[in-house]
Order: sequence, then structure tokens, then C-alpha cells
Amino acid sequence: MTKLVQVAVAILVRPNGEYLLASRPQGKGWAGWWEFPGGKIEAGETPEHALIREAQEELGITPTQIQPWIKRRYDYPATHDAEAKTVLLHFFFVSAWQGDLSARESQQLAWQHPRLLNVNPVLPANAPIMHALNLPPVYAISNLAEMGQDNFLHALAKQLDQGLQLLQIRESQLATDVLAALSEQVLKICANYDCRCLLNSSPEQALQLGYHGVHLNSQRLLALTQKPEHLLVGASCHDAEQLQKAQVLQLDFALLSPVLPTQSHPEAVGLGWERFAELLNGLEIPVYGLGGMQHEHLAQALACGARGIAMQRAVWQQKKD
Ligand SMILES: Nc1nc2c([nH]c(=O)n2[C@H]2C[C@H](O)[C@@H](COP(=O)(O)OP(=O)(O)OP(=O)(O)O)O2)c(=O)[nH]1
Ligand SMILES: [Mg+2]
Repeated sequence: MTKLVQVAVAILVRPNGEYLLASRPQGKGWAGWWEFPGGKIEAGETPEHALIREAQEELGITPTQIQPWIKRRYDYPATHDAEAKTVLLHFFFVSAWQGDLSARESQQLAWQHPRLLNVNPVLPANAPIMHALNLPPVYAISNLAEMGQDNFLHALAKQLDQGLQLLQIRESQLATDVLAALSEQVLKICANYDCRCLLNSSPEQALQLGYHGVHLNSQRLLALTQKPEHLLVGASCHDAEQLQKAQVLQLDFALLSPVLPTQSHPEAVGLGWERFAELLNGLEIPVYGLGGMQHEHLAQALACGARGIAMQRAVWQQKKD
């Protein structure tokens, strides 16, 4: 039996979304491969303590804002420079720290833009993590029925100014020509920002209207046999089977709902955080929680292993700091 190694891993994130990777120094197994700073949890240590100690040892900094994220198990085979082992990786986001960051173990350090990874190879256990980091923590969903078009476009401009990076236009009630006109306006506004837009519709219509992506409802997901090409693809899921399907088709992400009771579906009982975390456990596809979400639920969603939260109402209200 291979041994199980518990590891604390720090994803240092700058306000602009860039995160830090480090190369594994010579003399360690998998030398030269890129990873997040971190290391083994020692006997008697909590994962948080290990995270702080490793950040001090490897980078000379003390994390001051720590957010627990995904736990991930991975079996490493034996290689020329390392024995076989199973790791349980405890990932944390670190968004603030004290001290000047420096490479204390003669490792190379590289800040990475979430969508332009320019170092390689990255440790294989981290592949799904890199996919998740391609996506921002907040996914906004349009709500013209309640807001009207003018208010929506106004609120959209405000959110883009505040850093919104992922948007779903979900307006199936609109006539085709009205949807086309709205889409043109939305895509034009978003083109000035780093925001990707998905249309909740068929892949064909999303492509035809010039969207970056398509968001599939669960019916479309269940009918799908292959991931549509040339589009970012998300799908709405409500149970384990649908999440599995989204994962098998290697979609870019899934939405899981409703996490909490919501105005949109007053008859539905929310999954609750515990069940939400259970459904995400071991899943490799990034997932957003939807249903009753407010900005302040983000930390809880991350702690359940989600990539973030999706919002159709609270996101259009002014963000609280
Ligand atoms: N730090 C870190 N380790 C990772 C990541 N992904 C991943 O699979 N691992 C694995 C590689 C190693 O098998 C294990 C970390 O152990 P390590 O040997 O680097 O631990 P350490 O920094 O405490 O170093 P050491 O002095 O004990 O050798 O976790 C990652 O992103 N960061
Ligand atoms: Mg280390």
C-alpha cells in the first residue's frame, strides 16, 4: 500500500486575479514541475497551520486572509525521482499576507493570468484546479423580466466596472429579433472588459449571435452527446447524475441548484450546504452554486468545493464591501 501524504497548498491571488506558481526545486521528487507553494502537513498541525508555516519557509510571507477551498486526492505513480504515493491536497485561497514575497528555496516563481498559463508542466494532480481557475468566482445571470432592459444594461455596466467576468443571458421569453438586438448591445458593452458571455439557448444560436459560450439547461445537457465546439460550455444540473454527465462530456463548468430556497422556484426545497458539498465531493468539473445566493455566500460555497456562486438577483444590486 502506498502512503497517504496530507499536503497544505496555497493559491496566492492578487486583486487582479493573477495567482502564483512555483517550480519544484532540484533534489525533490518531480523537480522542475510547477505547483502552488505548500507542503506536507506535519503531525499535530492543522492544515491552516501547515499552510502558514510553508508560506513562511518557502516565500518568507505570513498569510493573513485564508479561505479553505477544494480537497483533492491523487495517486502518484513511482517515477525516476520519486516513490509512489497518494496525496490528499488541501487547497486554500490566500488573498492577503504580510512580508515581502521571495523565493526562499531557490524555486522559480511566476504570477499567472488565469487564462494565460505560461509555465509548464504543472503537477498532474492540479489539472482540474487549473481549469477551475480559468473561471472567475462570480457568474451573473440576466433578469430582464424583473428589471427591464434599461435597468439591466445600467446594472451590467456597473458590475463590469467592478470586475464582473462571466455573464449568462437567460431570456428565452424574448422573440428572436429582440434577443438578437439585446445580444448585440450586451456583447458590445462586454467587449470593453474581460468578460465572457454565454447565451442560455442552443449552441447553434449562441454561435450565430456571436457569444463566447452557451449555457445549457438540464434538458439540453441530457440530450447532448458531445461538447459543442468553439464555445465555452456550462450546464445547469440538479442532481448527481446530471453533474456526472457534464463531467463526462468535459464541459467547462456546471451550475448546481437550488442551493437555498429561491424566489425563482418557490416550490423547490434547497439542497442545503451539506448536500451541496456532498454532491461536489470528488467531482473534477468546476461548479457554481445557484439559488438564493448573495455575495456573502461566496466563502461558504468555496468551502464546499465550488468554484463560486451564480446570482440572478443579488448580483445586480450594488456590491457591499
Ligand atoms: N506544494 C504543492 N504540492 C503539491 C501540489 N500538487 C501536488 O500534487 N502536490 C504534491 C507534490 C508532493 O507529492 C506533495 C507535497 O510534498 P512536498 O514534498 O513538496 O512537501 P514539502 O514542501 O513539505 O517538502 P519536503 O521538504 O517535505 O520535501 O504534494 C501543489 O500544487 N503544491
Ligand atoms: Mg513544498
